[in-house]
Amino acid sequence: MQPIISISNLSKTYDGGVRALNSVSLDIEQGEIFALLGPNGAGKTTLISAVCGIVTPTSGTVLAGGHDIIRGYKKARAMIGLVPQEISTDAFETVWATVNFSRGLFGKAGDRAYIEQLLRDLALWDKKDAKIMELSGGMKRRVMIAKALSHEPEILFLDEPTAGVDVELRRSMWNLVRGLRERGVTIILTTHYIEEAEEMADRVGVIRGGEIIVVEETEAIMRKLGKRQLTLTLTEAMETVPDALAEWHLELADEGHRLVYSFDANDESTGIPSLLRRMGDLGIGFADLDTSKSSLEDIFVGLVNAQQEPAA
Ligand SMILES: Nc1ncnc2c1ncn2[C@@H]1O[C@H](COP(=O)(O)OP(=O)(O)OP(=O)(O)O)[C@@H](O)[C@H]1O
Repeated sequence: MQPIISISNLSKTYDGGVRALNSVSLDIEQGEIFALLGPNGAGKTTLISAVCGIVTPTSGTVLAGGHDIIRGYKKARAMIGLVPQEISTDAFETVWATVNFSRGLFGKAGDRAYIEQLLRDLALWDKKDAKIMELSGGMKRRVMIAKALSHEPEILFLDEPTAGVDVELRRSMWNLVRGLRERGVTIILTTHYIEEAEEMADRVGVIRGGEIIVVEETEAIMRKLGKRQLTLTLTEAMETVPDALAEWHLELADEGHRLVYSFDANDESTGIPSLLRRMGDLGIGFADLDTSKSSLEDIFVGLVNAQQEPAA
């Protein structure tokens, strides 16, 4: 299936000379929850803003549902809902008027039943006649989500949906996002929290210094996180990992010349002796062996350090 968003070699240099994105390429599949993880200033908001047509890229292309976001702006933008980091909406308007107005901006005919259902799903129905200024912070955030969904987009961007919110609201946001995905909406969220990415996302992309440094399935990334690696240099290269070694979740590297086993050094049983025994039984020889910290752990340690630096 064609990716719902296809980003190719996207770069952005702001007027002041800051290169916020450096040749980013990324495909998002229809129906997935994708978390973009990275420290302050990594380029997350710039990337989202470029896809949503708020920031003009310096170079590169973005397709949303097959439409170029510049040449086919209207069609591309109609597919996208954006929940920005900042709560920005007219404080004196009612919830009902705010959400209906947003739908109108996309040239969509009014649909009372859809908006009612949306407000019910977001637990805002009993607040429909309240002015935005009368709402709690959590309710205001939900209004921002309702606005973003008002025109029935297929893709939803959430820029740090849970920054600064309490644990309860964070959990209810997560449930909400899962519910949207069940309805077929593709979701891209940015976050500083590894935990949030772990809880929510099918895939995680790590961005740092305007570059995507890793994109991987969440399960795989979490398996490697905090782990060590045993690398075995094989006497004979192999094309695939034999089924008899499946339980160790091995990966091949260096064109099949190296076998990499990720393990938790704190575990009572690392699984190394049994792995080596099984390899012996299968007649798989190795010429050298080496253990090291996984590079992903290094990436995340680096990320955490960068987060601790004051924001620019
Ligand atoms: N309008 C702008 N003009 C000039 N520089 C900008 C502008 N917006 C962002 N930048 C710079 O671009 C870089 C990337 O910023 P961006 O907001 O995309 O990062 P981020 O990953 O979303 O950060 P945060 O997690 O703090 O929201 C930063 O160095 C930032 O200072």
